[in-house]
Amino acid sequence: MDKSSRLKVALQKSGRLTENSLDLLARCGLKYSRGKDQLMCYGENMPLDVLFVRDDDIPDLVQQDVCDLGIVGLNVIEEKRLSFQTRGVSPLFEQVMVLDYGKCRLSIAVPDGTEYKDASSLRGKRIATTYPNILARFLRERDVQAEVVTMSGAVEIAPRLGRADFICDLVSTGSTLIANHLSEAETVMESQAAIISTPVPVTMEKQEWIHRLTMRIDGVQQVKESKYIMLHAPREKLAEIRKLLPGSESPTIMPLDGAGDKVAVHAVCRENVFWETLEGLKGAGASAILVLPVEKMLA
Ligand SMILES: Nc1ncnc2c1ncn2[C@@H]1O[C@H](COP(=O)(O)OP(=O)(O)OP(=O)(O)O)[C@@H](O)[C@H]1O
Ligand SMILES: O=P(O)(O)OC[C@H]1O[C@H](OP(=O)(O)OP(=O)(O)O)[C@H](O)[C@@H]1O
Ligand SMILES: [Mg+2]
Repeated sequence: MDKSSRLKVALQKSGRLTENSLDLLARCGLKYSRGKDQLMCYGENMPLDVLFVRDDDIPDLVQQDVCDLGIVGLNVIEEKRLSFQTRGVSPLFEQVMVLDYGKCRLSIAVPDGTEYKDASSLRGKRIATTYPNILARFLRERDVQAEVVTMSGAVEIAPRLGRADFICDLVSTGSTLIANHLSEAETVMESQAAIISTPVPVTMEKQEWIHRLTMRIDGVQQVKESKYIMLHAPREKLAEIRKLLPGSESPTIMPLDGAGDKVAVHAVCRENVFWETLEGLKGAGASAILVLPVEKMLA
């Protein structure tokens, strides 16, 4: 197979999305070897190579067709989209699907003790951010004039350095804000990882692999939380027990040999199964309850 027919996928080299993205590709069946500091690795069993880059560069690499696919946060995708628009370039990369990791939000945060009512509190103030285009749109939509101070990182320190009054940065648990004596005031945008694809038509062969990969990713995401539950139950308790099975479709009900009116219930639950659920099932009359992980699923 010649090199140009191999899919090129851009991933973050080292950061919040790296481990989850590599894990996702591995769960999709990709075998690869990656040396420390290696910027590219070859898929050994799929025509797919991974390039490791700064996350901010991923939309450009995909837009310019250097890579066929990229995995990056919606926050970076949106910032790039708006920056392309500002420069009069149409953003042509396409969002293929969102992924279930990298969940965070872009928020306005204020130094502890500072009053914040709504966006009007930002009027005439300086706001430090790595996302100037998203912030500018947020301010424009609320008719607020403020100064956007663009920084490439360590935004949380800007108020202490006297460079800004407020910040607009990514938050997940909020511990970085707390450590920097800041409080979250308002969400500007919710984010999570997503896959984008090149705007340039790809060969049939590549298209076929993109399709297979997205189907597998779909399957991987579905099984992550899914569990296979097996239990025994008195037939008259079936309706109550079915109600307690989290996110399950039609369960399989089988008679139990020599066990009177007891049946075996097998069901795929598409939500996590907690101890509380098992206790509820037992309370409703279920016994011999087994919960197994689901490894692969193809709808
Ligand atoms: N605390 C968080 N929890 C979950 N996801 C996050 C968190 N912080 C950031 N992210 C998501 O992960 C992406 C990468 O975050 P990271 O902090 O590793 O980026 P970075 O410092 O810009 O890295 P790079 O060196 O690649 O430019 C963010 O753009 C966002 O989508
Ligand atoms: O609300 P929290 O759970 O504290 O997460 C938020 C922090 O996470 C990200 O940075 P990261 O830790 O990835 O490192 P970076 O600043 O070097 O990019 C983000 O830029 C925030 O600083
Ligand atoms: Mg970055």
